[in-house]
Amino acid sequence: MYELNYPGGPLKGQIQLTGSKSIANRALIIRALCEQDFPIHRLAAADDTVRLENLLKSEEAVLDAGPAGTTFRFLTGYLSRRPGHQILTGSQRMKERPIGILVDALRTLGADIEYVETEGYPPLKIGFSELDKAAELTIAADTSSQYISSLLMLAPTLPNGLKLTLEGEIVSVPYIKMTLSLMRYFGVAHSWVGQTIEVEAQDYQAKEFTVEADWSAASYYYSLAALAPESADIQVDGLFTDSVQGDAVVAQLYERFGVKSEFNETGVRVIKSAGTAAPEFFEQNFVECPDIAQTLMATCAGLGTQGLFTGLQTLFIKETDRVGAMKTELGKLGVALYKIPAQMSGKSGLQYFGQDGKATFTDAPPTFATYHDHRMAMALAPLAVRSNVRIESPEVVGKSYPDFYRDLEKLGIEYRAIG
Ligand SMILES: O=C(O)C1=C[C@@H](OP(=O)(O)O)[C@@H](O)[C@H](O)C1
Ligand SMILES: C=C(OP(=O)(O)O)C(=O)O
Repeated sequence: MYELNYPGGPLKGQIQLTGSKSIANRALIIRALCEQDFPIHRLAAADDTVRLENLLKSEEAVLDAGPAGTTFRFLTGYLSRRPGHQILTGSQRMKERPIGILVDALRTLGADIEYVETEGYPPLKIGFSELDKAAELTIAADTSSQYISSLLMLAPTLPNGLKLTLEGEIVSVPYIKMTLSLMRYFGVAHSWVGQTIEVEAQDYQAKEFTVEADWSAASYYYSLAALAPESADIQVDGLFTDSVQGDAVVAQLYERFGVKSEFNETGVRVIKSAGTAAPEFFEQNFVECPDIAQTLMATCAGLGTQGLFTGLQTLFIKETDRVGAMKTELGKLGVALYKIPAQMSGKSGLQYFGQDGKATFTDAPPTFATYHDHRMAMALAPLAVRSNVRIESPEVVGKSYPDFYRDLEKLGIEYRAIG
């Protein structure tokens, strides 16, 4: 367990932000599907990326994706067309994260995939197929965009390409756009009309590539700035306005908390003046940026800003049930997170969650559990600028951001192992 402590004063410093694991994992799959090799610079240090890189090289009969969702989902597609038989497995939590929608889609194309334990869930036994039984598919888009990204990256390598029709509400749309944007960078064209994306059979073109810094990780610095009791001035290097990441929206969201972004040559200066008042109310739909929902919940809790959140439906099947986990952890600070009954939330058809209260700290620092979820640790850590906090199993951050605590230290936030 770590205890985080901030001695006080203006929050200042500079960090070189870690690379985006979402971008890195797409670049790795595209490179594996490309006839020629190419260099990928600033490949993310994230465990999920290291894992994918190693598994793509592995000849082992059993490939273990651990807790890495994109690694598992992208490999499910990729291995369906790679000669040989492998078992693709993962952590206990991965075995609870659904995969049936992607398996059904791949089976329609001709894939040889069997469930090893429970129907609809990892692990999977994956054999080889040309995937030439169909060139058109309809896929449910309301559960995870990663299934769609997995199919799209494979699409140009299929004998007849792929026409993919997305059914229902499309969740995490910016991640689908990120996939198509990287495919375009590597020479693959597509069309997207209405709910249908079409990719003709074509070759990926090898091209040197540099991974952008991670906007999801940047959210923790915006939260730190918003929560800082005095002023904040944090230079976060590696970030640019022109990003393929949907989570870049974080810069706009934090404007509502009086946190400004000044883009410069090396990245962005995240600034807040002393005496900035916290907003009374913050409402946001997170369906396009699910990974920063926990960050905003923790910010609102620390400032006593009342929250109204929608678009959280995918949070229940991520590294943990993130809504349940945040409810429990914020509850330790006297902050309530609750589902608003449908009849009270109007006729929009959206599920609303409310958050009320301001974090109260006593002399004994709160101990936050992390539920095998990197984002639980990283979202709650910024509360340390208000009062000392303890984080159980702090190493969970390795999934996307192994240097997280060392970077916090550069801003004067100390951490020490206890217990
Ligand atoms: O494609 C990606 O890189 C990701 C897509 C999102 O998942 P869902 O599409 O399952 O919401 C996101 O939460 C995840 O962290 C990364
Ligand atoms: C949901 C996440 O990752 P994945 O689905 O790839 O495990 C995440 O990084 O927040």
